[in-house]
Amino acid sequence: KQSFNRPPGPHGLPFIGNLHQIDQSSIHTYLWNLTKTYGPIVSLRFGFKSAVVISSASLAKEILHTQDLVFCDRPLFISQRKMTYNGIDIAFSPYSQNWRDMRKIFNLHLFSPKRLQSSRFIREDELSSVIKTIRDRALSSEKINLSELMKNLMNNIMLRVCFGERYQYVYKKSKVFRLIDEVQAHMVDLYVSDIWPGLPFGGLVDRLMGKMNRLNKCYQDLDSFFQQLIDEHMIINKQKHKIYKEYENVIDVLLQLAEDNLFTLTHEHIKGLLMDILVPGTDTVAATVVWAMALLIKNPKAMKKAQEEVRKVIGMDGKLDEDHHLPRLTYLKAVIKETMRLYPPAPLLVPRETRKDAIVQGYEIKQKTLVYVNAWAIGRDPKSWDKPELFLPERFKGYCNDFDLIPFGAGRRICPGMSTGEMMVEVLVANLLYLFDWGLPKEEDIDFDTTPGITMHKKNHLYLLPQLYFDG
Ligand code: HEM
Repeated sequence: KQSFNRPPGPHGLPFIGNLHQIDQSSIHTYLWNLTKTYGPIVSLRFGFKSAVVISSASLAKEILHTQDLVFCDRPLFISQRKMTYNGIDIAFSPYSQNWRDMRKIFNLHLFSPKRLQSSRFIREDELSSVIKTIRDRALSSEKINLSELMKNLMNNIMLRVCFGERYQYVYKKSKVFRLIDEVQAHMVDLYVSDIWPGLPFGGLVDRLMGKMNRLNKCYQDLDSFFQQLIDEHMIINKQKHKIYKEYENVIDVLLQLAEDNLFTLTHEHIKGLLMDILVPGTDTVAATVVWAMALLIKNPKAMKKAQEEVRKVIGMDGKLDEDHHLPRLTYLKAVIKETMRLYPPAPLLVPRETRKDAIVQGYEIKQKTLVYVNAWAIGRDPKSWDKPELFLPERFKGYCNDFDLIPFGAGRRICPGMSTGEMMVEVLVANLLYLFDWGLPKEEDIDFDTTPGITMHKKNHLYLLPQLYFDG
């Protein structure tokens, strides 16, 4: 029996709540459909955990801006707790001094504009080897698997940014890539003890199902990878003393900060931060590039306009220059915004949790309620967007209402990798459009099916046929 005025939502069963009703293959569209019956704020229950889903720009503003201070915790489920060293990273840290310090380190020391400048050669180097692969395929009229190329490229870039190239001496590259995939899968896995906290024998059931073993194994592999790299870098840094280094990778910067004692920065903090770069920083960018290219192929007029812009701006310079060319690629930026409106890489953002009781639109929301903001639904809401089903980058001319488009979240917890992520997507798409013309391999069509998981990928890999346009 309800003793308080909770938001409307489908009736659940005793004990399991709404768990049995949820379509796991596409949670964001299932939740979007619920808004047609219940409106933009919906209540659900997953076992003993209450949840609220927000699906309009005005309510997103209420949650992520006006009442952000109440809504800025994260739930910390078993797998996330394990993988983030008890939530001492950024993404899963409770709202606290630790979280503030970690974000400060990230913004000032790891991904500041200066750092991004100095890691530019890594992006250029890795990208040039992908371009070479595409060029070879173009010359022999072979198709490429863009999904795979972009995923590997982002892994290569971020691993080098974090560790330099030597990480491959610790584990083979393919093993590290597999490990990152595994961590991503674990991050969204729910346990009996997450859904029914306090239930006697919950932990035992989780152990009997073998899930804890798999989680522990993945954690140990990753922890040992990080630890070996930390140890190795400590030895190398001692030998080098204060010799000027052209590019210090993330692990060196963090070890130096730890030595300077400006922050509490144990090895576990360092590993948590590395996790925050390798897990949310790779797939999100790769997925966005793939969605953008799929949408452009389906919308040849937009493709032509974007290519003309890129080719005009870069012109005969022969190569994209991040500083000089990117600010002038306004149509390309609109293409990427429009891509993220229709296919936000994190369609439900990253779940929040209430720090205390709150009232939203007259409804009561209790402390420790899970809060999902459905960026997918907001991006397709006719109240926010004219003809939302159409891919129309032109709609961003002079556009300004922030909460209609929130692929990076908003408020205190807004993605700290936003400018890095946007810049990387722009660089990758601009290069693909500048150097090649694109078509579909014979008999292939493009679908827009999505995967479930921490990042929403295009379910079926995107195969494209490149044709060399500019051989710089
Ligand atoms: C296209 C690229 C990206 C997208 C769409 C994206 C999206 C998001 C979203 C939706 C959130 C949750 C925000 C909220 O709760 O309001 C988030 C958080 C986060 N992202 Fe990103 N992200 C991207 C790239 C990156 C990159 C490149 C990095 C790291 C280098 C990164 C690191 C993080 C971290 C550490 C958090 C947790 C922030 C916190 O809890 O305070 N992201 N991201």
